[in-house]
Amino acid sequence: MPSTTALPVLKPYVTPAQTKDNLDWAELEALDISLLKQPGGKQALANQVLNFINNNGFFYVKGHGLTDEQVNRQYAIAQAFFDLPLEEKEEYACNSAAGDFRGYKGRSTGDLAARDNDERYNIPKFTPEHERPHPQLINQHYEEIKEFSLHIHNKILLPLLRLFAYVLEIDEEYLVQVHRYEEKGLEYLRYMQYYPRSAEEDAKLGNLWSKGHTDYNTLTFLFYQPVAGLQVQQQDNTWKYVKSEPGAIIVNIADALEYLSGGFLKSTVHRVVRPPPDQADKPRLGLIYFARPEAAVKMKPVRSPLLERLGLQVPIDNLKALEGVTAEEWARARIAKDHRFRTGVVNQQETEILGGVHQKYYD
Ligand SMILES: O=C(O)CCC(=O)C(=O)O
Ligand SMILES: [Fe+2]
Repeated sequence: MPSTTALPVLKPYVTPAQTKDNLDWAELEALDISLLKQPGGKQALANQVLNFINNNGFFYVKGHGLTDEQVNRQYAIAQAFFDLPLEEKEEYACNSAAGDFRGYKGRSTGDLAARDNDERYNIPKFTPEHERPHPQLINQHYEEIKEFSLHIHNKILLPLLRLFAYVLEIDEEYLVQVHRYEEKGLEYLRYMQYYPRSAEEDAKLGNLWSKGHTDYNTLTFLFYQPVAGLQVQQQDNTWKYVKSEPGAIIVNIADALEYLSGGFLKSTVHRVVRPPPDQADKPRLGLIYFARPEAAVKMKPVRSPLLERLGLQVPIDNLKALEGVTAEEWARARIAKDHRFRTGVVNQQETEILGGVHQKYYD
């Protein structure tokens, strides 16, 4: 019999309890993507998308095929990763100064601590482009992390992109063709951990754990995390909490998809605030997948019969200015900009990302 090397046992991840606070939750639609396999399912989902997508780029995905057990295993690996000694994590530091988020990002310290209070480990696509050293803990769970990531790309991202293309009345493979897994591109799975601060410290920072922003990728997938804090900006500029529901993934549309879809799919502003009192005293883990277009894809709005009928086809100035910019250039510019603020190279958030194009929002 072949010898089997037993993996070290991971400390089980204990899912935190939902808050008892009565928060002002956003009303979000849930897309059950298992319906795509049933007759009439695609049209039913497309009708649902058409009803909400022009107001709000946040929604739930259900029927995605990942079990709670698989999600909790990823949280257990994330938890074990953040428990590693700081020196070990720092050996895998990302080069965010150059706009490259692969690997570890630590917390800022000293006077800069207020600007950045979370740790991240970004695990890129499992392709030759991204072969790189990882801590032993990650290597030991490599196949499991790969399977989880590939499921998100192939079984969740691609069906959603086909659905959106169907809604836009364009070739159903149009968006899929610019998200080929084997091609170059900085898509990644992120383990994330925020650290609690005292109520006094948080109050000085407006109770913000992460300032209002849009994401710069295609779609962001946020796995079940009942520690409340994520908020989405409404059309009237007010904020509502996004409730994490067991078994559901929270999905948000990000910049690249807004540009590719001619502004129809809205990259939606969100932030993270100090959790309610019954949840504020513990670290908050995050398990997030950031899907991205291939590196060389230009942010050129698609021509869509739907947008033409709606009179939305003419790109707004912002979209026009980005036509020659690749998805990779946009993401790198935003990552490097965040790096400069976080590390104190500049003391004001720079709002211009690339020649003449400004970030939509930042508070
Ligand atoms: O932690 C969260 O719930 C959201 C994180 C987020 O917005 C981000 O990392 O871009
Ligand atoms: Fe975000």
